[in-house]
Amino acid sequence: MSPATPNNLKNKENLKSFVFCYYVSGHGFGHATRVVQVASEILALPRAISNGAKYRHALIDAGVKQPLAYTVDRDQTIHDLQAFMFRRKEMLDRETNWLREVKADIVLSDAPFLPCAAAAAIGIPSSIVSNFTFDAVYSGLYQDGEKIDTSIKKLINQVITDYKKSELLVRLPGYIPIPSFAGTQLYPEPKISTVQSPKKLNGFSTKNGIKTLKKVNRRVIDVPLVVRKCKTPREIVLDNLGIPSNVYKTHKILLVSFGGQNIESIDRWGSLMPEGWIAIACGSQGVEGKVLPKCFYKCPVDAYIPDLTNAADVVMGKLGYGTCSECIGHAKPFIYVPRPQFIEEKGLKRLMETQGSCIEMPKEDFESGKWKNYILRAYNMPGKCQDSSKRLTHDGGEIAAKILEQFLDDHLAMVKIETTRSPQVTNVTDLFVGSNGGIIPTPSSNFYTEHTIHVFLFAIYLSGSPLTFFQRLFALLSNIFVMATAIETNNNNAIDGHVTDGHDLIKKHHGEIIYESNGFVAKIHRKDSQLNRRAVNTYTDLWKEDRKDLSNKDETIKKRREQAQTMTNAFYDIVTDFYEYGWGESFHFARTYKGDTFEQSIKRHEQFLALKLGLNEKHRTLDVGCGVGGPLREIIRLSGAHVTGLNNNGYQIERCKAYAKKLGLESKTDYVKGDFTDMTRELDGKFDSAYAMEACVHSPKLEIVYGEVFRTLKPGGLFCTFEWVTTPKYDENNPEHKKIIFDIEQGNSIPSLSSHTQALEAAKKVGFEVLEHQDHAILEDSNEPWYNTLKGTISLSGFRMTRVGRWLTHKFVASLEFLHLVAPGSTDVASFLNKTADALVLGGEREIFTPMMYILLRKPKET
Ligand SMILES: CC(C)=CCC[C@@H](C)[C@H]1CC[C@H]2C3=C(CC[C@]12C)[C@@]1(C)CC[C@H](O)C[C@@H]1CC3
Repeated sequence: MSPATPNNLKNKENLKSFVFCYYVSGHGFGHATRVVQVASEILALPRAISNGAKYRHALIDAGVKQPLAYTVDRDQTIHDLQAFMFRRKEMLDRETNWLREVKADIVLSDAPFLPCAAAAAIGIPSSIVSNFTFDAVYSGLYQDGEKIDTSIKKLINQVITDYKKSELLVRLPGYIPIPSFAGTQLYPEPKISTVQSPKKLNGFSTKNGIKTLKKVNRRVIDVPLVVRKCKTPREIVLDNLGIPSNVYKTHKILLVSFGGQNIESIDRWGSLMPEGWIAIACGSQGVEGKVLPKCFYKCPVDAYIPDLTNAADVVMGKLGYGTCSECIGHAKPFIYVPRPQFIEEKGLKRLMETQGSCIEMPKEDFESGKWKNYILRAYNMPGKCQDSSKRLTHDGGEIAAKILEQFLDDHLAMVKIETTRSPQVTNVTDLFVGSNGGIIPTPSSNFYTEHTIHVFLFAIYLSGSPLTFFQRLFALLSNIFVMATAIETNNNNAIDGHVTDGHDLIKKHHGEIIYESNGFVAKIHRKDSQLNRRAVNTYTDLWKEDRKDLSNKDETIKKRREQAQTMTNAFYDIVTDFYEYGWGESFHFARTYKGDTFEQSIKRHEQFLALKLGLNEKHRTLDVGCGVGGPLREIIRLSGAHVTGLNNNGYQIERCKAYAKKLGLESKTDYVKGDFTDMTRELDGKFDSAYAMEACVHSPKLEIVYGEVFRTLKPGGLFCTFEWVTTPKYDENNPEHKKIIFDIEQGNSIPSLSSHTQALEAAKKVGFEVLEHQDHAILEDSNEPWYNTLKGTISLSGFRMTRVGRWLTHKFVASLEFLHLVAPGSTDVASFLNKTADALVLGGEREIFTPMMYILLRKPKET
């Protein structure tokens, strides 16, 4: 898939906006969680530019009536289905009109049937993204051998007919048979790796001007697990629930989560927990207003369940997709209360058994509070798939998004060919290559470059309490908005949020990215005004409260930890050009020796890492938070090792690539754009070593990034890091110290600085052996203080870093901004960087802070 070229982006007339309509059933909260995952990945596709996701509420399927979380009222469910089908025509008309009105390009369904029929009615493609469909659910209400009334059978057949209008089934793990796709080809093989983009799915035919997939070409594609992952460290989650740390540190935790549904007997439970256990009850309507048993803690309605799952030792609930996938995703054993009437449970049970661990607790034991044995048994289970060859990866959302992108492209290629084909052309084989009865278009290679994806999300609610569902769906959707790219579209729509994901967006914000060692003014001149202003606001807003008053810092730290990725992404979007201009391509400090030039000290600091890691041509090493790649390039040149740069900021990655190309280092380096607190499983066990140059400080907590680095290393692999930490001289009760450290945090996108002992503890906690550590800031006879460079030792080459140089830069940028020659926000950045530099100098002078605590760690050989 070719990304949109900058020229195409500049020429807005060329942009085509695509509208995705994603229908989500309100039958269980799991639908909404995975829809958010897949939609977020669509928004993050390299060529996606989004004006966000919009939400619409409509009655779109009949759902299932559930008096309790684990029971079904069959008669009422069938009655609701009959009532719904009675109005089918009216609702189909409403949906087709709406799809036309919003100019929908594609319909996605999880898992209502009517939208598939509506899409077909207006000639646009549709895909089901689910692990089950409702026809199976309705048939499953009738136990083995039970006779289904013919009128109900007819209704179910209508449901199947509607589903059959869909050309593609993106089948999620834990699936059960999907009748409407029975006998359909499984394509191309059960697993599609993230590294290869899905093969073409095409094979459309055209009838009366309407393009549809030929029946034989309807496809089923299995994707890995679509799963929401935790974001907040366990301690923070538990602190936020008001559980005292002495309690959670000495107790095991059971999470009781029934997906927003009623837990009728909750206030009648006696003492049901084993000794040494506490429970967290999910704050659905089921627990609201009820007195909970002893040792139970409530959590808010809109709590982010993956964080709670991660914080728990055992989870209890029902077999629903959301709970199952999140238990597997966080390796937690699961106790479930069965719901025999739910046919989709069979697939989910199989999923749990093969990918995680689960125990069934009969409804009677659940209701009479006989929990203890189950909890203890579950606790002794591994919670994860033991056989690594059978383990599913957890990037199903990403893969589903790519498949859907390809699916839409195939459709568009078809439309394009149809509309550009002149009526005189008779030799269609010039345009189409026939294959297995379908027609495979051969679009010109730059065909896709005209298209940029815009996403329109449409969700629906059906069962459960509207308030609860909406509150939680809203919380979920806000995740998308955080990710949603802030960009004006071809019709200049208003925009929200700010994220640098997406090649096009990076170019939109920063302009064409080429190798430039200089050109600071040019760079800040070509930035997009709106995006730059937003990035500056995104960043500075997170510090507003503390700037006024530092007394409530714990609360704001929590917020920054939760937003660490967004914050640091925005931060590097706004400071990178200033850093390169004022400091160079290596974003770190260095121990300076008397007589050193600035450049010499920087290079030596980088070479020190290579030396400690013992790098050579055979090594593959990971640069964690590689910035624009200064250290990475020096280390390659020195050692010949292959270095993978990991960075979550798209602009910096593009800068790395431009440098590598220019300097002929492309074969020795590659890049992963990703979050270092949640690295892709594909990096597991890949590297002989890893290093981080003053980067881990951006993590919400050091153990999170250390834990992720640990995974990527081969057994015996070394990890060398220079950390920003407070020294033993730091006194948190000293207001001056507190202020200096806050200014350092604020000026460098640090959620909260750790102390040097916390850094070492974090490393040990995740399993590393500490081989060496030393604060390189401690002065020896041969050294100069590290912060002198920022203080005012004026040399010609280093002038920009000095106090005078910084002041001049600030005034210069302010004048340019006043004259509208550089992007708004630039002066704010120059000004806060000056304050940052002053705070760093103060931190260094008071010896309460060091940016160069050297730590060498090893992953034990026997891991
Ligand atoms: C942010 C982290 C964790 C690491 C980067 C460390 C340093 C490279 C930067 C910390 C403060 C920065 C400043 C500048 C360059 C890069 C830093 C030293 C400037 C000198 C860039 C030019 C501006 O006009 C003034 C900046 C002061 C702060």
